[in-house]
Amino acid sequence: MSSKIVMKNIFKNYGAVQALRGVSIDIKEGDVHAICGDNGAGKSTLIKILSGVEAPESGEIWVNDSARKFDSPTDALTSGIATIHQDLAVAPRMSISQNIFMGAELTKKIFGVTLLDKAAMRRDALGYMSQLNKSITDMDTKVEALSGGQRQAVAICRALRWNADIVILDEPTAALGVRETEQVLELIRALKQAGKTVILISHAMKDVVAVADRVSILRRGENQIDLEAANLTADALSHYILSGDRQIKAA
Ligand SMILES: Nc1ncnc2c1ncn2[C@@H]1O[C@H](COP(=O)(O)OP(=O)(O)OP(=O)(O)O)[C@@H](O)[C@H]1O
Repeated sequence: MSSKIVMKNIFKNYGAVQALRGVSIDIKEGDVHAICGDNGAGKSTLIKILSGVEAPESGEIWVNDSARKFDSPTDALTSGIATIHQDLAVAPRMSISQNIFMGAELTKKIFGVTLLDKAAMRRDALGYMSQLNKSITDMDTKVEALSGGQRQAVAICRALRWNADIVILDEPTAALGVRETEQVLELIRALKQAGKTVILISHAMKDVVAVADRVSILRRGENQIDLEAANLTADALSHYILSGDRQIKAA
């Protein structure tokens, strides 16, 4: 499988704190790749660098085999990388389609006057949504009426609308109950089905082993270990994170 994203030897300091000390990561196209690690391991910092929010001191980022330098989140988005933060950044009072097209509304011209093309936005929004969750069909529904899992779907549709083919999900199930968590895991599976590459940051070991293809564990700003997720249990994953073990144990 070809590499979608390669980060090489990334260093990042915050003042005297060395948040990342030579982290490297290879994310294969079409994989759900989880990044795990204890508090302070450097997960958020790595994602901030990949999403153009922070610049590294040194190191390389390659996307689709070309070297990239991100000076802003827009640069990362232009490279096909969309990040969905825990707060989702959805506007509750606005409809699903308004949220999906926020900042990139479709327009039409009638007698030389530019108007919002609400019908086209509704239609396209439904197209994106049907890839993820076929039970959400009314794109005029206000987001405040949706569950946490459904809101996540709206935020992901916005990423699809920007043509992102790499979706970063930062702790997507942290605030959710059991049923909603299952919905989000279904969304992740649907993204993979649609050919997207997914990067999942999570402390929820059960969720990670349920959907991930590979897991990279960071520890104190360094790579600890990379694991295939097939046959990996939540207990084994917790063990690696807690012990700092760098050797792969037989399942
Ligand atoms: N803006 C900042 N200023 C100073 N130190 C920071 C800043 N952001 C992160 N750090 C430090 O960098 C290190 C890595 O933090 P980071 O948030 O990347 O870890 P994490 O793995 O995401 O942790 P968590 O699971 O708790 O979110 C920590 O020691 C943290 O205190």
